[in-house]
Amino acid sequence: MAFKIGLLGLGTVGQGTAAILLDREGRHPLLKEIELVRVGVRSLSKSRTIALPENLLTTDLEAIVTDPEIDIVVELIGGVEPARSLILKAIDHGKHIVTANKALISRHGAEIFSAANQKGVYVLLEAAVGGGIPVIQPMKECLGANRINTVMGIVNGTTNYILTRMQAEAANFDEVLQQAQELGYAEADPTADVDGLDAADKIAILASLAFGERIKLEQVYCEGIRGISATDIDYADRLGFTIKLLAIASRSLESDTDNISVRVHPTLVPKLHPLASINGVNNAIFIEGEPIGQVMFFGPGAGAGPTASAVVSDILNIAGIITTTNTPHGLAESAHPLMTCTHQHYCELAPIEELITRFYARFITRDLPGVIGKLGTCFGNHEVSIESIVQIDTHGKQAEIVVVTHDVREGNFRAALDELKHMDIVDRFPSLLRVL
Ligand SMILES: NC(=O)C1=CN([C@@H]2O[C@H](COP(=O)(O)OP(=O)(O)OC[C@H]3O[C@@H](n4cnc5c(N)ncnc54)[C@H](OP(=O)(O)O)[C@@H]3O)[C@@H](O)[C@H]2O)C=CC1
Ligand SMILES: N[C@@H](CC=O)C(=O)O
Ligand code: NA
Repeated sequence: MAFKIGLLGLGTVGQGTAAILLDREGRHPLLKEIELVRVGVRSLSKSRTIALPENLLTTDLEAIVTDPEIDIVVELIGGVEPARSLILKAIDHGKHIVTANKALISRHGAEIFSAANQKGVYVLLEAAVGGGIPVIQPMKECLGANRINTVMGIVNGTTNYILTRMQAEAANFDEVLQQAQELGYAEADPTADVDGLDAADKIAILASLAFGERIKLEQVYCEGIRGISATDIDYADRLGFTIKLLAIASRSLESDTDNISVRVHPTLVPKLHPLASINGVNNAIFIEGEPIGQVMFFGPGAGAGPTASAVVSDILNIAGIITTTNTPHGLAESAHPLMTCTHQHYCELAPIEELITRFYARFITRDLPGVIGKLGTCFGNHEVSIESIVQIDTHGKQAEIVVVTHDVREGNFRAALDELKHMDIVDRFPSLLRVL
């Protein structure tokens, strides 16, 4: 066979990938040229859902990335180390890389792509964002003619699965999270999903592709879904919204300098918006560009089969390019410009205080005449314009008031909240969510 694959990791995605590579019938004919020759794991005795040919498994991952026979190293172990060192060593030994590791690429992409460019090898990562949804290669190739100003979407399957079940059947957060783990959707440490960090990794990668600049992950604003309560789900529903964890990268071309904002937070999405109906483990990435207008990519965002579909498509892309450019396997002499990453500069992201957005806020106040007026006056003093303000409920001497604003500057909204915090009519504001 022509192309030899060394696979690092045989967990959810590794097993899905091996299953495709070992069952080629009816798929693309080029798969017949691809052979899985080594598989690196941590434990040889662990039970697997897949039966591998004998002698493929090893715990010596260094031996895989330095094996002169191997053309493509597929990294599916996850996390930063040892994935980073193994990938760098594989590149140094002239291997092409396929990875699903968004945590690694969002933190060390610059180092990895620089090493790969120097060595003339490809690093492809279709599985890292949107699981099985083709979005990275389409952004690089099919949308290359566009000036992209917004990439926005649901990019974490676990949290979308949790929110969907909480909204549809009032399911308990911890139980649904456990089911997402059993289904293989969650990260090894599900904190990355629940706290929005996985979505932040993914939107940093998409923003970099969209705007052609590197993103400093620490500047990406990030809030997860732990604070979403059944009360907010109910109020949002009554107001015509669905709550989704959105990852949003936008660029305003109106100012002299590009104003780029990259953020992840739970958002009230109007029920008629296409992203409101993306449910369960599905993801969707909505892109606005000039001249294309709006385009949306939709499909399964996590799980063994869908993610493996993206991994194997990258392997096929590399095999296809090498076959047609006729270069020796490990070293492409002139890299395909639509499959490499050549970004050089980091961009500065706008601080969250500068964001212009709508807000939903829920207040617990004293149930007295004039409270709504006082809230309205305070917001007005900070140039926060209110779209609706309603007293939804009373509990004894307390009232529950929900405010939805028009587009406001986040810094102004927070200044109003700071002032309200010190008023004796306001007991607390348990929820503060942005509205699309
Ligand atoms: N699960 C999903 O739906 C998706 C996952 N991804 C990404 O794919 C990657 C893999 O995820 P997933 O398959 O879920 O992870 P799993 O935890 O299911 O699998 C990880 C695999 O890597 C092996 N491994 C981990 N650390 C080491 C180590 N130090 N040395 C040797 N082997 C090691 C494990 O070995 P052993 O089995 O022996 O313990 C296991 O086989 C991650 O980067 C993840 O973010 C991307 C999209 C979707
Ligand atoms: N844990 C991730 C897996 C895919 O990237 C998710 O839930 O989306
Ligand atoms: Na993808």
